[in-house]
Amino acid sequence: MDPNWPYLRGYEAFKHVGSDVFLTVSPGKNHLFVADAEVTFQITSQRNRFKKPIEIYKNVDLYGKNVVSTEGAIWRQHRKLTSPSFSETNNQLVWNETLHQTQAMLEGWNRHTGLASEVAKDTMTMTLNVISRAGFGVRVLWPHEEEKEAPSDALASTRPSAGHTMSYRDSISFLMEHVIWVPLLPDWFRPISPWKVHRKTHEAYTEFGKYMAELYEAKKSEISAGKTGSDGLDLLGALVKGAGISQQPASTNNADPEKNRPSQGQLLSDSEIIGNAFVFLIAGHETTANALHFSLLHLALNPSYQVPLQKELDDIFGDRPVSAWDYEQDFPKLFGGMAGAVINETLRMLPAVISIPKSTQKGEPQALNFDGRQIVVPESCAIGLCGAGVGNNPKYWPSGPDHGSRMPADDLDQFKPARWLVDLTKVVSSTNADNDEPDTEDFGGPQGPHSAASLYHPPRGAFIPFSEGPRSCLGRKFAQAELFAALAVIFRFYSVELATDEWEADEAVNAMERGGPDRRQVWEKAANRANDLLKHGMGSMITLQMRAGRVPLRLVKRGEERFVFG
Ligand code: HEM
Repeated sequence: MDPNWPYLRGYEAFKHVGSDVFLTVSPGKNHLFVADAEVTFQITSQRNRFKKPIEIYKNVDLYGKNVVSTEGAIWRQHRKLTSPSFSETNNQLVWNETLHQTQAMLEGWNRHTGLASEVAKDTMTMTLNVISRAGFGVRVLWPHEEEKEAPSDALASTRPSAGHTMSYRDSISFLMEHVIWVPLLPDWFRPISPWKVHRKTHEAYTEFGKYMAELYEAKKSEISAGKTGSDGLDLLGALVKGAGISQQPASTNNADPEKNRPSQGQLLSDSEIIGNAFVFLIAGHETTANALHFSLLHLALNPSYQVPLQKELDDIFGDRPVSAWDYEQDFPKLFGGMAGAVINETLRMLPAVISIPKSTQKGEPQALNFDGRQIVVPESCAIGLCGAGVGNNPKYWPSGPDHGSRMPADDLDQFKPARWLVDLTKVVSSTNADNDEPDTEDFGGPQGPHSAASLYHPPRGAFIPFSEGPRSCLGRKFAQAELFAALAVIFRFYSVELATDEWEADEAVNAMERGGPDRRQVWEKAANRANDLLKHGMGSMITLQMRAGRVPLRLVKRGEERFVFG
């Protein structure tokens, strides 16, 4: 079975089997796959019966144990101490940094007359820069920014800081791109490997570890001096503050057993603090970059949705300059309108984690209610909660030509943000509405619903891009603040089009009749390629990405769109 089938086949696989839950049996392991909201909800809300298979998360323990890679009482402790870092103060910092970083990204694109030939790469850089600032307090500059202004902070520079062989920026970006080699190869082999990529990954891993230890020391001093930075507390700062950290220096030696033990009065050890800070990077970087990349792509493929989005941005921001855009005032409006619908629709179709893993334990089969009867999940069974399966299950989504009916889904495979903007009074209540009661225990994390009250409200368990229940994503609001701020900056001033350079030169396109058949033909070639890549060129290593090619885009000033068809 292709491991990418939960995305590539989506709900089709369940339709084929004839059930929204099915079990595959093999000598090695049994697997339960789920595209049913009620079953998903039962599994995600009962974390002691359906545990996270933490053995598959060892790879994220590069610098220390953390909230992603632990279970049971240890996870509770991590969750309790890490969740307060994801505060509204931090979301504000995310918002402000994203406004800055998106403008810088667009400046780079405009240097090439609006051509964004590496959208996937640039959105990765953009989100890495945002998390560097909001996670560690370090502002990273784009190369074209550094040409204009000298970096104010040694860590922002392209040159290595004192005592380092690699710059902070290079170490973090190289490590993020090649992180998979760290757990795959033994420590002793990486530095002597005949392959340069292994040696450089080792260097980036060591160097970034040293940078994190230095940042950690700096945070400890700042916090004991009563400082939190002028524009809000970053995640690492909040972690240090919340974990009652003393002034003992942190060890930079990954093998040092002392750093795995918290000192007196300290609630997490040094390595756990750094391990958590690093896991925020891993969990929050690629996921958010992909969501931005895919929403831009879908909007370029569906330009008719850009018009109401831009109209909404005009209404929200009026003639206020970007520097006056305000998280508290503007975020809720974006969350509840077309921007929210665009992001939700992107995540419904392209969930970053294509199969959220859960499991039953040895000797502990578990019962579940499914379709009015009880089913039993065998012991030691792997479980995959299929986001694209349940996200395309016609039981739960307004679909069909009028977006109001619950009749057979004929458009769930299409990008239609309008399905989130249906007249809520006309939507038949969902089969799973009873599950909407809140969890009784508070496990921390972002407050408020996954989607705005003004948008379509699928039953719990039907929309799971951020998972559900006690182990749902801690960075959901961080990601939403970032995604909405980025979309707002881009579409307030520009439209985004498919670049057609590969098929026709700009001059030739400009000479074609506006809205005419020749222009349409050129656009369709680009659209067919993009749609094909979105359907067949995707794969997941850590998160779902476009792997078989790239789709260049072009930024054009509003009103100067080249591909407008009646
Ligand atoms: C669009 C962006 C994002 C998506 C789609 C996403 C998705 C998810 C999903 C599906 C999970 C559950 C994974 C599992 O159970 O195996 C998760 C957990 C988590 N996410 Fe996110 N995430 C996003 C952004 C972020 C950001 C920006 C951060 C931090 C800055 C973050 C931090 C975390 C953490 C710490 C967990 C583990 C929570 C726990 O186990 O208690 N995520 N995320």
